[in-house]
Amino acid sequence: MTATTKGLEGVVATQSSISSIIDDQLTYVGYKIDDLAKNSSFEEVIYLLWNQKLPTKAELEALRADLAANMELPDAIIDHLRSYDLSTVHPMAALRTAVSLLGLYDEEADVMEQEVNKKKAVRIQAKIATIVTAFARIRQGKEPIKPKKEYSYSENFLYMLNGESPKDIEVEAINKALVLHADHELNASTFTARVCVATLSDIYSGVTAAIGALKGPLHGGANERVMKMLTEIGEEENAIPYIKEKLENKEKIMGMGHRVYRNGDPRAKFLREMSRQLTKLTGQSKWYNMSIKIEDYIKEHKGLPANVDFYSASVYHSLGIDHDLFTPIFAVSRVSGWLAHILEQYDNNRLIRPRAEYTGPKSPEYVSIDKR
Ligand SMILES: CC(=O)SCCNC(=O)CCNC(=O)[C@H](O)C(C)(C)COP(=O)(O)OP(=O)(O)OC[C@H]1O[C@@H](n2cnc3c(N)ncnc32)[C@H](O)[C@@H]1OP(=O)(O)O
Ligand SMILES: O=C([O-])CC(=O)C(=O)O
Repeated sequence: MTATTKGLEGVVATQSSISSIIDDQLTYVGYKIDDLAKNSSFEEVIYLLWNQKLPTKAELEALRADLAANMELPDAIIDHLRSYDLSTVHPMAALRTAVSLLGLYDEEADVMEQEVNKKKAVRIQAKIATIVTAFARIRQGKEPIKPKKEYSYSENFLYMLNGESPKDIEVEAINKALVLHADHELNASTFTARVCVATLSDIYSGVTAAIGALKGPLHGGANERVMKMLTEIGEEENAIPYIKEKLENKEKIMGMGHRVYRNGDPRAKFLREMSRQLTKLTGQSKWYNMSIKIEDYIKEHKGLPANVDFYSASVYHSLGIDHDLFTPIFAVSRVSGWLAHILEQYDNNRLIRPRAEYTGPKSPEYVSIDKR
């Protein structure tokens, strides 16, 4: 057996043609994230990840229409969301359960043909936005909003969340955030999805498992905690004393550090700029200024870069989004990557089953229960 590596750092666990990070550059199917963030719609990125090529105009419009047409939820899912204890249930837990439940209402959930799996991918991608927004509205005592067939994915997300036609700047911000979060090689939640479906379990199980992994604070759950931290800091002048104290207590600073990027996350600059613009627009530049101070301090004193979760917090906050919806929004984007990886895994499957190096006691003598 080969030596163990804690956290599987540096271990190459599979081959994939979906995304890669080489020399601190993120690419989707070879296309640079910088080009995609500047030019692409989220639907275009979904198409790219699922088909490994950029769509033509007609292919893009067909996917947009297909997604919009599949966004409505079965009534049973809405009723189920209403049945949760809305004062305590975290939206990520609600999302995990609702996606699992969605599988029960898909007659083809266990059909394993790849063409059928591709159709299920559209259904899941479409409905996940509706689950997040319906849950958000139901817990505010409001009715869920039905999607508009003519809207883009980002427009529908904001429309179903807020119940009004979104402004261009909001659509642009959400679209860019969805593009930037869509895929990231073999991150923890994507790996979870692949491990799950490599047993030839169904696509709903794979996505449900991935949502569970994304929820944790060391992964997607960090963005909500970044905003909690900024709120606790409150004012710019408190930022450095707060961070110093956390570091002295050996606490981690959320949104900082990354397993793969040691020199900087190529997505952070886009979110940083969006944060600057949106916080200025809402008269709340203090969130951006505070974030800059923290980023500079951590870079200088710990050598750690801001990751994708750091500036997404002040971006979503500026859009008026509840803080506990930040990680569900990450899921709405990353599900596109999970689905691409699930389809790729099915295409060339082998059970994923590594070994463990045993460190427990060796050959203890068995003592009968009455003598213990
Ligand atoms: C979308 C995403 O999932 S991006 C990541 C989101 N997660 C976060 O933002 C949570 C905060 N960050 C972290 O916990 C880590 O940086 C991770 C989980 C992202 C990466 O972890 P790893 O590659 O395992 O690094 P690891 O935790 O071993 O840290 C290495 C060293 O840097 C320190 N370090 C890493 N991140 C941080 C941080 N955010 N704050 C303070 N110190 C940190 C560790 O304490 C450790 O120090 P030590 O060697 O003195 O013990
Ligand atoms: O890749 C990782 O380890 C974390 C992740 O999902 C990302 O940065 O988008």
